[in-house]
Amino acid sequence: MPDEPMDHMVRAGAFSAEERAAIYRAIETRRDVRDQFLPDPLPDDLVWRLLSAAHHAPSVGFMQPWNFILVRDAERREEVWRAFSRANEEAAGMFSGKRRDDYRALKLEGIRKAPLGICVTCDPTRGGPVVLGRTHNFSMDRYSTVCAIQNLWLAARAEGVGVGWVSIFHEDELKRILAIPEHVEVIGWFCLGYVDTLYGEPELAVKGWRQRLPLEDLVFSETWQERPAV
Ligand SMILES: Cc1cc2c(cc1C)N(C[C@H](O)[C@H](O)[C@H](O)COP(=O)(O)O)c1[nH]c(=O)[nH]c(=O)c1N2
Repeated sequence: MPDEPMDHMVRAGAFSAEERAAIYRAIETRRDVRDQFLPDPLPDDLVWRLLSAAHHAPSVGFMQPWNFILVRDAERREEVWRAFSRANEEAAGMFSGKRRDDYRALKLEGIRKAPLGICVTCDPTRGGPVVLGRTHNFSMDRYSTVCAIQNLWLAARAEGVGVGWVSIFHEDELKRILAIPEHVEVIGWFCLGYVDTLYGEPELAVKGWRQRLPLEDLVFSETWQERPAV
């Protein structure tokens, strides 16, 4: 492998206070959006910036296993929504009693309302049969793709674009509708559109489904057995 000349290096160090505040603001105010989408189409250059943010994500062995299928066609989105709807009915049946009623009352997608759908996929063959860093855990390609999704989600927040992740599907149905090759895995369907309001807290918390856990309960020190002294 070639030497690493110093002229490949760039200055590092902390961002300015203002830049840091912007990063944390994007992280803390990012929301999963289901219903607040405005109908205006997203300009191509904006969509490209979001995809470029995704494409700058880390990936195992620099595998870049992702693809992005942009779906604007209303009829195709309608077909995707029908696939969601069937799966969502099955999902409701997995809860019982009041929880089932509460589940049914939640809106869990914006497939038809959002002007743009993006199906994000993961191609496990992208880096060849042996991928640096994936040798002992094959799921690393999926984790890499999720890193790309989070980049897109945060960039979208900064651009005033809402993103909603929809995972309530039989994967085979999405693959059929979108003509995705057999060996490629669907990671998620994403609803995108401009928003001018967002929930201040996760919608599932606001609606009483589940609350944010205290961070202190999730942190250990050294081993699973010890709590940090905070
Ligand atoms: C892997 C994965 C899959 C899904 C989600 C997220 C992730 C990470 N979320 C969104 C999820 O409900 C949401 O992120 C949490 O409720 C927290 O809310 P905020 O994202 O902070 O607004 C989600 N939301 C939804 O309405 N329908 C869905 O099918 C899914 N699926």
